[in-house]
Amino acid sequence: MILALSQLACARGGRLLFTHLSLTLAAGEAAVVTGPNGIGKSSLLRLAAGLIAPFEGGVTRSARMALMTEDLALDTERRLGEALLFWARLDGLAAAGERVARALDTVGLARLADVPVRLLSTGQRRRAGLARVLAAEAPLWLLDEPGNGLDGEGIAMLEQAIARHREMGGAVLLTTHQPLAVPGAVILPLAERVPV
Ligand SMILES: Nc1ncnc2c1ncn2[C@@H]1O[C@H](COP(=O)(O)OP(=O)(O)OP(=O)(O)O)[C@@H](O)[C@H]1O
Repeated sequence: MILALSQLACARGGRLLFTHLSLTLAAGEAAVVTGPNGIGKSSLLRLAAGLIAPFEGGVTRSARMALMTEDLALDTERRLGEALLFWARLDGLAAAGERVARALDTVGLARLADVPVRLLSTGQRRRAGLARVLAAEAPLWLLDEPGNGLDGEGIAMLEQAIARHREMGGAVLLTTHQPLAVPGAVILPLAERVPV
């Protein structure tokens, strides 16, 4: 088991968003969280990441995680390659430079490694966020709307990256508004967990 969510209830701003949410993800497994704006999808990812505490229930992670949110988490003044290297070095794994180069290649940004992050387009920023996740080589991926802003080729690249991560024994929890091909994923419609 890489991630276990047990009977989670989430409250934000004094309001109960969802209750009784349980999920386990083992190696190779994926779950897709769906639901309308404001239902609590990002909040669920933050709970899974340990960034906020559950109102009830528990979260167990047995492996390192990589979290991708709307916030790019890259220093906008640095060149893209250097900004990614900063994070890749933090995880303490070997060969940070090679991992970053591979990740940039996978997301199609290799030729922009020397461009400052602030100059990237919306879709390029999203690809850069995915490169940060790829370079972390963490077993657990938590991806909040990873397809936002990506073109058709970018979506295909994202789908392939997720499939490859699962093949290598990783697990993925993601939220999305758009259709994403994640074969065999558990679908979690949050609307069914809203307390009445
Ligand atoms: N820090 C916070 N304090 C209080 N309320 C919050 C906070 N963060 C989020 N909320 C509220 O929690 C609810 C769920 O927000 P969340 O971002 O999880 O929804 P979402 O399903 O991801 O929405 P979207 O599809 O628009 O991204 C919203 O009503 C939001 O206003």
